Amino acid sequence: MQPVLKVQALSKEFNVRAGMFRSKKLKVLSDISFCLNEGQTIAIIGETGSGKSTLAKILAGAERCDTGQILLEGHILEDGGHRQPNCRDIRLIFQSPASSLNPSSPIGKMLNEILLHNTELSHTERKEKINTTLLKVGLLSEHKLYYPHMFSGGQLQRVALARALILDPKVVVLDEALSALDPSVRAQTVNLLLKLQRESNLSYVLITHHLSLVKHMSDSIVVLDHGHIVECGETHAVFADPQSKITQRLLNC
Ligand SMILES: Nc1ncnc2c1ncn2[C@@H]1O[C@H](COP(=O)(O)OP(=O)(O)OP(=O)(O)O)[C@@H](O)[C@H]1O
Repeated sequence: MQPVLKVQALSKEFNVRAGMFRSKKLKVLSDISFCLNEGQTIAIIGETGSGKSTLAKILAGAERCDTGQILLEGHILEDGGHRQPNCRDIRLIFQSPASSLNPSSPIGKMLNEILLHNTELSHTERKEKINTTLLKVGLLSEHKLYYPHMFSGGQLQRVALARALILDPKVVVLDEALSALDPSVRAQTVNLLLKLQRESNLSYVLITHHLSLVKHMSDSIVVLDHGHIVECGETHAVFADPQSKITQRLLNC
């Protein structure tokens, strides 16, 4: 089976200040490779600063890698920092949806703008698509008239999900997307994500510090330490018999 997402030898460094007039290179990701199959979830875990969010941003196109490749269904999406334009197939959801929503725009308008900029759909088709997407994520079609401040935290994360799903992506990157939710809302959101995955064969890259979520949602795990993969494998196998010291420490905490 061809993986939906293939990451090959990805690396990334940032320029950071090293005194008044000097900068130095900080290597944040080194030689990262993994595959994700359609309809599956891969969890990326690691201590703080290990490079998880940088990887999430590179996958979603919000950052460029320095070297390496990202392939989507066998086609090169990014190669050494050069990315195919207008890719809608990988979408990112992060922890605080409110910070990325325009407070003065009803969410229907925001969703309509995404469709206007990325599709050829007619006015009627866009309205239809907005309604079906809101229903898909457990919101109501009336919610398109609501402003961001009128939603609860859990509902806002559903708005973020609607924004990600409205372009029918193949992969959704969840970067601590469930962390700020209280446990019961988090459980409902997890169930929604799993339902959407079953219905649409979506693939998820799950970045989280919550090991219970990793265990419950993921098929495989990649463990990062200082930008290097120190362990990867099927979730049940890694939990049953973690090989690296870092994984043992992460799973014991
Ligand atoms: N734009 C940037 N410029 C310089 N350094 C950066 C930049 N973004 C991230 N870094 C550095 O890269 C390293 C990895 O950061 P990243 O946010 O990817 O880690 P993380 O594993 O997601 O951490 P956390 O679990 O705390 O969110 C950190 O040392 C961070 O300071």
